[in-house]
Amino acid sequence: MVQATNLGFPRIGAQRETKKIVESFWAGKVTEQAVDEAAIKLRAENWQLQKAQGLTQIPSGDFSFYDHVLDHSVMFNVIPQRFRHLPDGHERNFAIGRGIQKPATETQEKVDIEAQEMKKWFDTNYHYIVPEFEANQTFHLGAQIKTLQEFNEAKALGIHTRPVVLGPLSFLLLGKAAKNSPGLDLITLLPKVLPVYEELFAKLAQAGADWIQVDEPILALDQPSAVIAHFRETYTRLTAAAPSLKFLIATYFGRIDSNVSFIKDSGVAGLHIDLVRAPEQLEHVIANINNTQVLSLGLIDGRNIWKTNLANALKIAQTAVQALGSDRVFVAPSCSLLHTPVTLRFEKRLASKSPELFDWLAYSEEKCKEVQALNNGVESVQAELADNARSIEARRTSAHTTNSAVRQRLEAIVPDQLRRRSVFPERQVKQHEANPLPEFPTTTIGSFPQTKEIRLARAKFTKGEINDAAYYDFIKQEIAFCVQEQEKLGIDVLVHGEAERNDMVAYFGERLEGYIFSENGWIASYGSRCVRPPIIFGDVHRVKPMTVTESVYAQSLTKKLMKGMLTGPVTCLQWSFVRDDIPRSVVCTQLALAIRDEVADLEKANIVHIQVDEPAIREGLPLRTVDFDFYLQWAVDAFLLATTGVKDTTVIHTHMCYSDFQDIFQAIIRMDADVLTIENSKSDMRILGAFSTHGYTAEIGPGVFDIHSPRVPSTQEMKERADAMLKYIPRRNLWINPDCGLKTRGWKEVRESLSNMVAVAEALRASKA
Ligand code: MET
Ligand SMILES: [Zn+2]
Repeated sequence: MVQATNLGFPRIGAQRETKKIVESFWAGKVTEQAVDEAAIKLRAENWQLQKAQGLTQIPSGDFSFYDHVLDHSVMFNVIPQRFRHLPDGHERNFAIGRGIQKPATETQEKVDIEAQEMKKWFDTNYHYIVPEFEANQTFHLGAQIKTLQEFNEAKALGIHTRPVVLGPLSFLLLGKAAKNSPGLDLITLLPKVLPVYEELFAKLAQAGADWIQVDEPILALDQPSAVIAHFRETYTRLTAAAPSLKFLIATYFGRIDSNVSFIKDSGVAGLHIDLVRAPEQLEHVIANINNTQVLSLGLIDGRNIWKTNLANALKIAQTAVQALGSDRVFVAPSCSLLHTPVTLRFEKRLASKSPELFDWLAYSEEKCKEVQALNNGVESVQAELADNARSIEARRTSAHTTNSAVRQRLEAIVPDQLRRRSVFPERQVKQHEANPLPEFPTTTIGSFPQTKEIRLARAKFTKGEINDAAYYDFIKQEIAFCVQEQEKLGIDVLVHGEAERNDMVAYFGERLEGYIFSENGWIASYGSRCVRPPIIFGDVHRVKPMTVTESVYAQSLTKKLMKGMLTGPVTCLQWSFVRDDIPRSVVCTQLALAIRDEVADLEKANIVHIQVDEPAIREGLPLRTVDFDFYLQWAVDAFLLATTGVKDTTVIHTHMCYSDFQDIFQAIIRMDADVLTIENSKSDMRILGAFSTHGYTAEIGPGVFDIHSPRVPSTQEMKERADAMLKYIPRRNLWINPDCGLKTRGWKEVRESLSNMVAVAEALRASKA
């Protein structure tokens, strides 16, 4: 019998219960006990729900208040020195995730501990807390063994679960050396961590577990053969130590490729592979497991919101069943459903207003149902399949997903549309002539504080409590205020402040055709923070200008240059749920054409500096280096298509943040922007050296201060940073700006920081080259 399984269920709750209780706890409104009770209730509901959908192997240990990697570190007692004096419990765990600051009291000194680093989880928009290991790291299980507790909790409810554990190689290699242990080779910790895994597995076996899921997502990345040798030894040892347990190694987000080589003789009972991202790998994997091992087929997309084409999935499942026999096949989502919203039950507005589209969707709850339907399908129960086929066909043939004008325009794209008229050095001369700026021009990245008043006005507008005219008047006032403030500060290239934007992608999505918005499509992003990505369901196109009114109004208030502000096509793509019926590159090109039109309209309206933000370009990079070029080709082409339709004198800016630029220098150069502003205040200056060695010659504004912190940087520290930048960047190319937008900050600190920043530029100008 094929098993219907799942790798992980969202932990946020259908009504974001986890976020709410955790944030109440942070605010001191509820006790630790209340937090635990809420979690127990939610876990029970999640297990019951999965059971009700017919799953036969349900995960446990997949819950988390903050991040599952953080939980895993804590379970193994990998707690950085600076947190160790805090008492064991939620407060300490949250402190590791978000840092802790408390003013001094009569009885206690002040507390100020920096959080552990947060990083993007592979190519998703989920962030994990990077484990910090020390050279003399010890590992041991504490009194609270989360995975065991949750297994027992489910058992008490009569639900036999499959505990999920992050595997030792991924745990170590996704981590980093602590500051006090520079150069630590993480793999040398393996002999120390394995006994603790053995102990954990023995306890799970004793509690009655049979299958356990050991996540090793790093198997989807390029790995040197030495690491694969460690995999072989590790799993041979762990499985021998726990003979009653059946190990399922779970990989996801990409293909396992040659990393599969250790599986055969490793003693593991099964392997999970992602057949949504990498359907082509089935045959290769079947050929590389032994004749008792189970193959878990990731056939339901765990990272998107569309219904699965069950007939197609069934064909793949049947191929596997033919090769392996039904006892050796599991069906499952491609990865943990952590990356998909919880349930469609609360999407009332979509259900009533867009029933056609609503019928195409499946969130986590519905995806569990699909797993079961697929399972039934393999067992020749066809009932749900017919219904699914109808829905898939309706989507395929819908008149609403295709727009022939858009398709024709895409067909007609010619290489000239991806090129500026002149090369950068010529443009630079013309630009400086047409619109002179002082040396070291100062600017900001776009957004200014999103105050309570702004959010309130927007909420009222959305609820219909104030009309269009009143809301727009309010926005105009905000723009005027923001322009005035920048003039007072003496900034050179101004922005309108983005008061009208709730979110840099949603704002454009709401103004483009081809997008819809969910009410409850939340997914975890980091900590308690959830995001609700807009949904691209059809051909994207622009019906009318989206930002011109605001930019033109802002320009009318000042003699200084006003920078137009747009979100780039790649970022719109990355931060949306994207239709899966045409290639992502095509969707991206459609977005690029829409932005191109907007750029043209801004230029026509005499906006001569235009910024097209691409903060997400790096995160779209594939997991395997051989796939980089293909992605970068279409992603950079999309940026070029969006930005190159302008005159030589129009200055195109782009902005990137959250990035390791290492892998993408060539791509950044090919983007051919005139000015690049990047997050830099926390990075090593050597990265700037790398920009010039790789041949970057255009203007650049590496951020001189960190906008994530309310701290006001002094002129001196920023000047030191700028001086260091001048070692790598010629004077005429250096801009002075913050790391990113200021929307999460308050006006007081923004004024002070920017005033100090302007002083830096003045000091630089005074010092002759
Ligand atoms: C995440 S990048 C943000 C860029 C945007 N223009 C802003 O300032 O908010
Ligand atoms: Zn940014």
